[in-house]
Amino acid sequence: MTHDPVLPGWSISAGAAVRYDIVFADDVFDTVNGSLAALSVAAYPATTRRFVVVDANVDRLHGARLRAYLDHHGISDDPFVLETSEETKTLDTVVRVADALDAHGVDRRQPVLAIGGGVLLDVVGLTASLYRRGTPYLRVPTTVVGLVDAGVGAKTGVNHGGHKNLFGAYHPPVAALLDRRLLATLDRRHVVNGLAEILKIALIRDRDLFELIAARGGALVDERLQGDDDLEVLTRAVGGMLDELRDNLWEKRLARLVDYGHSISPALEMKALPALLHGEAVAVDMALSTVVAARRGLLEPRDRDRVLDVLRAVGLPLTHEALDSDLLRAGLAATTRHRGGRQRMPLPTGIGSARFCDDVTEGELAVAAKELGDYR
Ligand SMILES: NC(=O)c1ccc[n+]([C@@H]2O[C@H](COP(=O)([O-])OP(=O)(O)OC[C@H]3O[C@@H](n4cnc5c(N)ncnc54)[C@H](O)[C@@H]3O)[C@@H](O)[C@H]2O)c1
Ligand SMILES: O=C(CO)[C@@H](O)[C@H](O)[C@H](O)[C@H](O)COP(=O)(O)O
Ligand SMILES: [Zn+2]
Repeated sequence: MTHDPVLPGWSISAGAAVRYDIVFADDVFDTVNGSLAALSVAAYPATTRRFVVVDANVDRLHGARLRAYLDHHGISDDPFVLETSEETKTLDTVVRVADALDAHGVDRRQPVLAIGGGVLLDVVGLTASLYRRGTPYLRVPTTVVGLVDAGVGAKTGVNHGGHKNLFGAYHPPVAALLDRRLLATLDRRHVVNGLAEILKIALIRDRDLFELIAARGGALVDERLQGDDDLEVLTRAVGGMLDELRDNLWEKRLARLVDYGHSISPALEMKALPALLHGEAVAVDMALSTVVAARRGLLEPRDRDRVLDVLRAVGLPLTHEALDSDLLRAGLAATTRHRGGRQRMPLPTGIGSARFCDDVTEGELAVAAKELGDYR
């Protein structure tokens, strides 16, 4: 510490060790499955009452079994049902949830149960980080994005002022239960949307995962990842994401391979709202990066074509009408600012590997966007 030696001063340091459990569960709302109850009570044995926030569509489809489960295990009163969308992923919704927590008399050691997709998990996670300066919560992700990404990391956040995730906090859960059965009711488009985040992991570090998806193709979507081999797709995606996060959870290093597909996509997603889902924007960004990498000689043309063909085969977009030079320029500038003044843009060097570049130009991206518009 440097300070005026004549004046008093102190240095304080306190570890903030964190540990949270991520476990796959089979039929988490089956009353005989004690996982959710056990993890919830283990976190706060003082009472078994819990404040539950559940996504409105999830409540419509799974609410009867959820309520029977909560009643059977005496976990909670009636769940708080939250309509979710990217447009309502805002501070206003955080305040609404916090007011409900307060009205329910939740104290800061009583874990909240968050049951929904990435939007609900981001909103409830941020609310939990703010409510009484930090309240524990458990996640039950119910979408592909939730199971492989939003449900397993430390990040929470909401959009503001046209910026994606401008407000947020690192607030990992006490635990996350990943039940792929819940995906069986997911709309086809949202399954495809989640495959973008799985392909992100495959393309930066796991060629075998890419080949698994390539081999299953559209059947993976038709069967909502319920196939015998599909658990491996999910476990490789989760394991790969956690390997990327575990030693940089607070993002002290801003060069992050999991930022692949997330350089232009935040600006694109916000500009195209509500037409483009998060994963769809990520897919467009990955397609752009793939073409830029091939044009730079970092990626073989045959691998470029394989990546684009698999993105398309599972139903993901390669481009979007909102991609224009203004957006490319604004997106590059916003991302460079977000990453400490350097682009740190992951570009693929093969299927399963990537490197960081700081010098990708708006012109390169514009040429890549044109090439993608003409792609077979
Ligand atoms: N915190 C993170 O690290 C992180 C990581 C990746 C993405 N995200 C965020 O996640 C969000 C996208 O998440 P998403 O793709 O899950 O979208 P989402 O939460 O909007 O859910 C998609 C739709 O599916 C419905 N739904 C949810 N579960 C269902 C089920 N089991 N059956 C039927 N319908 C169901 C929802 O009501 C919604 O209409 C974005 O805001 C993105 O920024 C966060
Ligand atoms: O979308 C997200 C997190 O929001 C993840 O899928 C992704 O891997 C990375 O965490 C993002 O690249 C980081 O973006 P941001 O949340 O910091 O804006
Ligand atoms: Zn993402």
